[in-house]
Amino acid sequence: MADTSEEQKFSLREVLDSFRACLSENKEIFIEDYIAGWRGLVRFLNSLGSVFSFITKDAVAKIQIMGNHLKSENREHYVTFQSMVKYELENEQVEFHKRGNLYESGCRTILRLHRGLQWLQLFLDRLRTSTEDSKTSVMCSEAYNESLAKYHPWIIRKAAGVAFCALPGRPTFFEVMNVGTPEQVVAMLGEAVPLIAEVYNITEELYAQHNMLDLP
Ligand SMILES: CCCCCCCCCCCCC/C=C/[C@@H](O)[C@H](COP(=O)(O)O)NC(=O)CCCCCCCCCCCCCCC
Repeated sequence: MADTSEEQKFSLREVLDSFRACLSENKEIFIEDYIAGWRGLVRFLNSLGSVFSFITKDAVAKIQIMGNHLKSENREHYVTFQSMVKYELENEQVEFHKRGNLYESGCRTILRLHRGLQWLQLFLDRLRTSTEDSKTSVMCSEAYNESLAKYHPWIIRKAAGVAFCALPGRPTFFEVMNVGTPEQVVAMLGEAVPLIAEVYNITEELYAQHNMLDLP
């Protein structure tokens, strides 16, 4: 009998494959693969316990919004970030000043995940260069303070800080990544960090070009 829990098990390799697949030859970003990468990350966070559910809930909501765009009658425009930006701007689907009815626009939704990706890049890089006695909670909060925290109100920052203290230690963390020995994990992180940085930088540039880095 197939073991479904096994099938659903997180593997950093899988997440990495999705983020690799999301990059097209001419440096566009495929939404479907990017979202698949996020689904994998959420699975990872879920496997760490329910303290993180307020984080996964928000990520899942955003993944769902993008899933709806991918299935909508306008799906032909939601192939890459570039085609989405063009379509939503041309059709006035993006709010620049105040959050209103268009709050489910693809552009603002991806921007939230994009900021999360910066956290991931910083965190994985710390993990890659960490030593056996490094604390995951410290690495996580440092990465958070350098990225997402700037966009979050006090109450969310506080809740995030509490959740970080519940993170398992480095050995468990490495195990849950499901990659192999610590050396193999570090090697894979060495692949993951530049890849995630590339996806991040392309998105950042695209959003900067269109003055969309502060969408409400
Ligand atoms: C492994 C530890 C994971 C720690 C994750 C660090 C990120 C902490 C983020 C706290 C977010 C709290 C939830 C609420 C967020 C929203 O208010 C806020 C604004 O949304 P709105 O403009 O629609 O209102 N949303 C966001 O900023 C989006 C944040 C999405 C972050 C998701 C981070 C998931 C990280 C996945 C971890 C996987 C680790 C993998 C390691 C191999």
